[in-house]
Amino acid sequence: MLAIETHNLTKTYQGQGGCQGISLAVPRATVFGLLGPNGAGKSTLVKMLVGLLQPTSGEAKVLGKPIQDAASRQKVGFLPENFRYHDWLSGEDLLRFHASLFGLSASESAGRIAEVLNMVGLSEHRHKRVGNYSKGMQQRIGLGCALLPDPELIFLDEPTSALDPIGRKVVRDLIVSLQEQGKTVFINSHLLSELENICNHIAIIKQGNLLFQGNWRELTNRQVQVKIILDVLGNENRLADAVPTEYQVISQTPIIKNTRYELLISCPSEEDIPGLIHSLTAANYPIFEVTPVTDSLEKIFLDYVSNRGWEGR
Ligand SMILES: Nc1ncnc2c1ncn2[C@@H]1O[C@H](COP(=O)(O)OP(=O)(O)OP(=O)(O)O)[C@@H](O)[C@H]1O
Repeated sequence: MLAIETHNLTKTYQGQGGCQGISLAVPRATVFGLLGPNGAGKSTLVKMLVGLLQPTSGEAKVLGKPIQDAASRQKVGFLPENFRYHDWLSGEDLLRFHASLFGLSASESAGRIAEVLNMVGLSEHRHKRVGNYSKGMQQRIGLGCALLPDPELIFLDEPTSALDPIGRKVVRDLIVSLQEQGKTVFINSHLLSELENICNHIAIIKQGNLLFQGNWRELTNRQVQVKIILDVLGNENRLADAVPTEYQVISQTPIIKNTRYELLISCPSEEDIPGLIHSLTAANYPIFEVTPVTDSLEKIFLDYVSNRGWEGR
């Protein structure tokens, strides 16, 4: 069963904006990244999936249940982007209030609140008023609220935007551990370098339309470049003879003239990198460094949203 499944899901505001005809399949136990420029329709899509907006048309299921059915949200956590919580409550009281909304009994919630405070690193600050929390702490207590029901599926809208580098790492590690427990994490973020480290599956939307969904790493494996630092043994002109014809030397840059060079070579696929190294070592070139150069998530994203698409690169 998929974690999220949508068919032609559409929401427009007086016939404009929103998102149109989104058919999405989010596998379970993945960290799924929803990417798109400002105004692409990401929040609109998430709000429909968590029951905050009624679709104009189309269908969607969350954890196997139609989104119109409140039961679909029983095992769902949600951290909205512009959260504003009851700032007169302490962190612990805020969690207690949310636990009651989730229907947890007093005895269930006591243990769970302590666990969640620990997960988001706020145990020490549990008695402080949320209004006196820093922005990063407020984001972490919001994450705590979303984690309370031990969700199978958790929606995080820009979860690290207010966090310092240490807080970002804590949240990253938390997301990875949720996935390892078999949970699905659906993240809406502009921080592509962060997403790159934790998610394989993505969807890209622009102007309300879905441009791509799937495993972005499979795109980068189609064509790979490799950076090699080697000793040219006093004659860089002979080097090309050692490179088989299925590879293409893109650049050859001296680091130390007549001695050490940096080559950038295009390989048909990642699997062909060992063959290239074998050819160079068979020709007796001492190799000091080999670094595969794959496209970043940012490059893939920019290719899609600038209409170049992937195939047309
Ligand atoms: N309540 C609303 N009334 C009218 N138009 C809206 C409303 N909410 C969103 N829109 C429009 O729908 C489109 C998608 O907005 P949405 O907030 O879903 O985008 P987003 O991808 O989440 O943007 P961002 O990255 O800036 O948060 C935009 O054109 C926006 O102006």
